[in-house]
Amino acid sequence: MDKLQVVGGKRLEGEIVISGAKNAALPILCAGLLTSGDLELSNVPRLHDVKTILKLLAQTGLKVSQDDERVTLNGSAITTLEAPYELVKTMRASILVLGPLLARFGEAKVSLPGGCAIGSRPVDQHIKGLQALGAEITIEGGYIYAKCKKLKGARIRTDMITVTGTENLLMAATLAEGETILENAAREPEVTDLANLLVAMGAKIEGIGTDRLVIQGVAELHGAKHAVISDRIEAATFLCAVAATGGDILLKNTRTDYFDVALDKLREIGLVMTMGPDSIRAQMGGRPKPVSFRTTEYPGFPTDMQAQFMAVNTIASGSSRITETIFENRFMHVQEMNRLGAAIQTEGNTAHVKGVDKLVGAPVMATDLRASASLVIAAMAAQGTTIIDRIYHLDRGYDRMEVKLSAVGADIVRIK
Ligand SMILES: CC(=O)N[C@H]1[C@@H](OP(=O)(O)OP(=O)(O)OC[C@H]2O[C@@H](n3ccc(=O)[nH]c3=O)[C@H](O)[C@@H]2O)O[C@H](CO)[C@@H](O)[C@@H]1O
Ligand SMILES: C=C(OP(=O)(O)O)C(=O)O
Repeated sequence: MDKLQVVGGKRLEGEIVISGAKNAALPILCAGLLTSGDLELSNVPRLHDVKTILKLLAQTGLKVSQDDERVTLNGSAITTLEAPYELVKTMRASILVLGPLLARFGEAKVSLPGGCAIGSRPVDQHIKGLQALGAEITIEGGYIYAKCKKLKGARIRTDMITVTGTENLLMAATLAEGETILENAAREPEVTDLANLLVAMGAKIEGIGTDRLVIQGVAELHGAKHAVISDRIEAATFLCAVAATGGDILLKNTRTDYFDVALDKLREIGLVMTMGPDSIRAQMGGRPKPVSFRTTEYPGFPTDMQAQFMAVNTIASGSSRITETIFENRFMHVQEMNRLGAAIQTEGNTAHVKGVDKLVGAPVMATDLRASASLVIAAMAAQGTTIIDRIYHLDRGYDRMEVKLSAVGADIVRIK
């Protein structure tokens, strides 16, 4: 199993090119199931999760051709309407094939994803929404069996804001008969990117970017060309890295208009940022200032950045309070950071972080994707050597993070 060895205390300087967004690429690739035409996608990140979804899509009979960050899909010969447990258990986003398969073929069998390291993560709202569109759904042997003659538009209000739930229902509604209204819809930029792609495929969607999506179903969708938006979470992770280590980096291929309150918090920490049309220059000198926050849906503070900001707070010049409101178990990194000398105590869904003068390297274990990224940041800020185990989590969602970081001066190597 691969590990990362990090020797801390190095200042970061240079350029990093940000990859396409994992959370936009995954639903967009699943949209290939909605059409018999060619979907020509660019800026698709080189991630383990992308490999998994492409494997799953290929199993359905979808034709996949890939040339680095360009992927072309053709759904004219789909024969298998199934997502098996073996693949779904390694990546929850596999549930995103359910809406498209059902809407286009009237049938789907998709494994229930189950819980994961950060929470129980049910998919009841995906099911409730598809039932409202007229699907008959049964659960048996750990699988969702969904059937319908033709989905019919409906007004759906999910109990909570769900990102992949909104995406699944949006994709299903594009081919339903009549009008669907999705209320309480997620507004994440990745949902908007999917909606823009669907419009390019011939879908009729109003309210894109808002919490009320109105979809007029069409008989069929056609092929399209689309560039996946760049990854705001990857970009913000590198900004946290420079905030923790000090330095001067230029992020390229990043947008500046879709960031959430995370950027304001980085300014509060003391990071100086200069925005270009598709770049961010970030400069940091001195010790970070502590920042308190609570995670919420977009445009609030993203849960996918909570761990990385905690890493910066561990060495800040004071105390902070972090409240996680999206997932019930997203503090697994706390004990690992404390192994590096951090002073963090949790109380329910709140972590109290007392900034310490220094962290010291130690062996630690990655428990999930963003926890892994936070340990890389903490290790880069620590004195001495840290070995991070189980970095397969990191490879799910970051494109060669250690290569990008060592190119800007970090001492970080992968140990096979
Ligand atoms: C591939 C992808 O895009 N993943 C992102 C997506 O995950 P994902 O779409 O799985 O997260 P959701 O937005 O659905 O989850 C939000 C909350 O709603 C709950 N819930 C959700 C659906 C449901 O049917 N029932 C239910 O109870 C979840 O357990 C969680 O507590 O949004 C999360 C929240 O921004 C991010 O952390 C993930 O990186
Ligand atoms: C939680 C995440 O992803 P997923 O929903 O794919 O598990 C994440 O990207 O931080």
